[in-house]
Amino acid sequence: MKAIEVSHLIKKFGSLTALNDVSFSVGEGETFGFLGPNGAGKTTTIRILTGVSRPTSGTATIFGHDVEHDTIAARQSVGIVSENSNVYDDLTAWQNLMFSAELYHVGRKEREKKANELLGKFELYERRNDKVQGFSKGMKRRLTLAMGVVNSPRLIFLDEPTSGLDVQSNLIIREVISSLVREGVTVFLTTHNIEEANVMCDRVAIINKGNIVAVDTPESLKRTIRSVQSIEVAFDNNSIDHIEELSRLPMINEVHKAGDKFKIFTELPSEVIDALVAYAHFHDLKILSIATPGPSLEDVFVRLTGLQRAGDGIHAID
Ligand SMILES: Nc1ncnc2c1ncn2[C@@H]1O[C@H](COP(=O)(O)OP(=O)(O)OP(=O)(O)O)[C@@H](O)[C@H]1O
Repeated sequence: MKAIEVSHLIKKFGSLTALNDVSFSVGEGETFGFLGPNGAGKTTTIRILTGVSRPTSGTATIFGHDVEHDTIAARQSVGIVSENSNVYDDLTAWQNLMFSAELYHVGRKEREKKANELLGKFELYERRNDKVQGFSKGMKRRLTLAMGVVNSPRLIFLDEPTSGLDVQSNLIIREVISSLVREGVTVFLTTHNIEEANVMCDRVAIINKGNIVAVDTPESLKRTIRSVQSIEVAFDNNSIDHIEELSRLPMINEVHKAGDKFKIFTELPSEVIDALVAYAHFHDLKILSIATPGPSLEDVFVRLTGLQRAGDGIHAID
């Protein structure tokens, strides 16, 4: 049985179509990434799957239970960790965990055992009796995640689990998610962070403006996009406007600067390498390094969603 089965989901807010005929499924034990820019429909999808919001049309099931008509059963084996911390600042970490466990109807003995185990796992045990108001953002996020899994769910929804966190919290959270996955838990995570999706997910759905534009493994997504093959080249002299000059060469689709290198997109990498050697010779340049790393998941994402690069970030065209 599938952990999640979504079929032809449509969600409208007035005249705005937030989800436009979205279908996908997630197998049990899978780590599934939902990747998309702001406003793509990620949170709307999670809200429908967790029974908080109703779809305009279409269906969704969690372990075979319809989320709209059989909400309690669908919610039973689910943990939810939202981006905005739902911890209570004037309670201690321990009290927050107890409160969350009570909401999930976890029995008293089991509650305490689980809380001790989670506090250790999330490196919060020493601070268990401190009020949360003194916690850093990363500690709060770790506690939120612990609260979301206190009922030992078979499926967890994570909305942007590591956004805005320091490196240490980020690593702890990723490690804890990986250990849940090893225990057989299914993970559905939304993220803007392409690298996070690449390292953590078995499969990734790319969603843009309410439409699923691709669902596949990170590796296949990279392989199938032939037109985003890339070459990275560095020259010993950057006094020439290489972006301008290289863009004029035939067979080159796009050029941008990445640190001290130039990243060139082409469908014909070996021909372009020959052309780069000739270019260097013509301008009396030395090629310091040249590599064909292949498309990154970010390249695929940019291509599929029609987003544009600006500096190191990604920005929507409109
Ligand atoms: N309650 C609501 N009323 C009206 N419009 C809404 C509501 N909730 C979401 N939307 C709109 O639906 C679209 C999808 O929003 P959603 O929050 O699902 O995007 P998202 O992919 O989670 O974005 P982000 O990464 O910024 O959280 C957006 O255009 C948003 O403005």
